[in-house]
Amino acid sequence: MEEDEAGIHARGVTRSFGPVQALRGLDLTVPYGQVTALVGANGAGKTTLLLILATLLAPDAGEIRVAGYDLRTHPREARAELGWMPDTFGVYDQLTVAEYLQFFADAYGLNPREGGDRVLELLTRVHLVEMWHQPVHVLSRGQKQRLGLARALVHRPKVLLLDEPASGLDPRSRVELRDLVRSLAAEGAAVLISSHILSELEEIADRFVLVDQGATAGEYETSVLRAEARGLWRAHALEEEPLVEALNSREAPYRRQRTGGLDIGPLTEPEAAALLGELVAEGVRIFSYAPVGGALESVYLAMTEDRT
Ligand SMILES: Nc1ncnc2c1ncn2[C@@H]1O[C@H](COP(=O)(O)OP(=O)(O)OP(=O)(O)O)[C@@H](O)[C@H]1O
Repeated sequence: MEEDEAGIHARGVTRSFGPVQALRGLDLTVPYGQVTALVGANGAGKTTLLLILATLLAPDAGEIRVAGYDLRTHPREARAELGWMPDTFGVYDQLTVAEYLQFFADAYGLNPREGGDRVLELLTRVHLVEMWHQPVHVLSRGQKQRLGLARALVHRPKVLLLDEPASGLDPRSRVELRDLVRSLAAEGAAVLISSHILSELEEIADRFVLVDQGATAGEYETSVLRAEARGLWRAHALEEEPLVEALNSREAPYRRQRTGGLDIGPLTEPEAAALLGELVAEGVRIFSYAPVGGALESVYLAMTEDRT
């Protein structure tokens, strides 16, 4: 992909905090019109990267372009194209919901008329329009999250950075967030979203970037992951060795899961049923046997299996 075709293009990003190397040469591309998910274990470096992309933290080294602007030479221009929703953010409690958004519309230089229309449009979009005259401090955590998202969108950014946007949201709000993020990507935005809720990311993201110990460990298309996980069956037995022996004797493909159990396959449903019958007949004490649900979770666990 050409650099300027992507909303974010980062190469060789490093950042240390004293002796801790939080990022060790990380590469990332976030295309326009797609949702890219950033996944990785606690401490992998995701927040550090997002802070750097949001121009709130300087990298030690690396080349980063946001909306085509080099962050070293054109941070202001990049910032004007960037919407940033941190995982926790302060709100100005004494302001009303509408005043809060208006404040950011003014800060981004929207003219008062345009700003007023934009505030109403965004409040409608994040389902807070009935709360417009309420002071921000009365909002629930989930409502504050939605206000934070509206704030990130005020200036119609081309590039969106969302750090754990679903935390604190109830199930309905999560579905709404998912639909909203998808619609922003459909309108052309480059969206980068960091979260630990893999099953949810799977429904929202087109691509995944796995970060491990400050570097990119893999990039995956969601559709490819889904196809890979199709036909896998997760089996748990009271004693694992007889199960492993039975699978080896049949040369059936399987992969051990870090969380316990084996992923067997790919197998069709009739093949899986036949195998289960044989295993039980041979005395393997299987207590759970089901299709693998989360494609991303399965790949993520396999990728991080060797972690010490
Ligand atoms: N301001 C700081 N001072 C010192 N060390 C820091 C600082 N910020 C981050 N680190 C360290 O850098 C590493 C990466 O942290 P970071 O917060 O980026 O990880 P993360 O992937 O966002 O983790 P989590 O999923 O837990 O939020 C960690 O080892 C962390 O302790």
